[in-house]
Amino acid sequence: MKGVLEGEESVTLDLLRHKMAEFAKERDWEQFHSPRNLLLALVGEVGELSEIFQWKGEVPKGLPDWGEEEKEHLGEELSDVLLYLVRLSDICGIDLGKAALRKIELNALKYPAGPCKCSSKKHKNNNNGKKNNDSEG
Ligand SMILES: Nc1ccn([C@H]2C[C@H](O)[C@@H](COP(=O)(O)OP(=O)(O)OP(=O)(O)O)O2)c(=O)n1
Repeated sequence: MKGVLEGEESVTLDLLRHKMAEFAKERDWEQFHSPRNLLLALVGEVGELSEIFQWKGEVPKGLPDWGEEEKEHLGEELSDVLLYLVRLSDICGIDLGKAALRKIELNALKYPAGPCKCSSKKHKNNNNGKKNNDSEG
């Protein structure tokens, strides 16, 4: 099988969207890729991803103590989550890249860098990032 990693292509959300659409079409699986089915599949994969971290306690960034096989498995489960999310967005007619960029802009307005620096408290009642004691983020 010719893999994408062999080519010069950069990986974009649109490339993944296109490849997932092609994958479903070639198998006549479009009938199964309904919004609800894809959402349930996505949640199932999030569960499989969670299992990898389950009972391990906190792990250091970069996962320095993990073996190659474990990291490869992690990559596979992260990919399943991403691929179902991309496919779900496509089927729902959402441009995920644009929606995510817009959401980052909204997040920045909600949590201005200055007042929110070093505080992970959850935003409450649009107080322009001022610290409050309602909840920890
Ligand atoms: N109806 C389907 C079934 C699978 N896939 C694709 C998207 C996912 O990337 C991957 C999921 O495949 P599996 O359901 O076999 O899940 P896993 O790869 O996690 O295997 P397992 O659940 O056996 O650990 O295949 C898909 O698009 N549509």
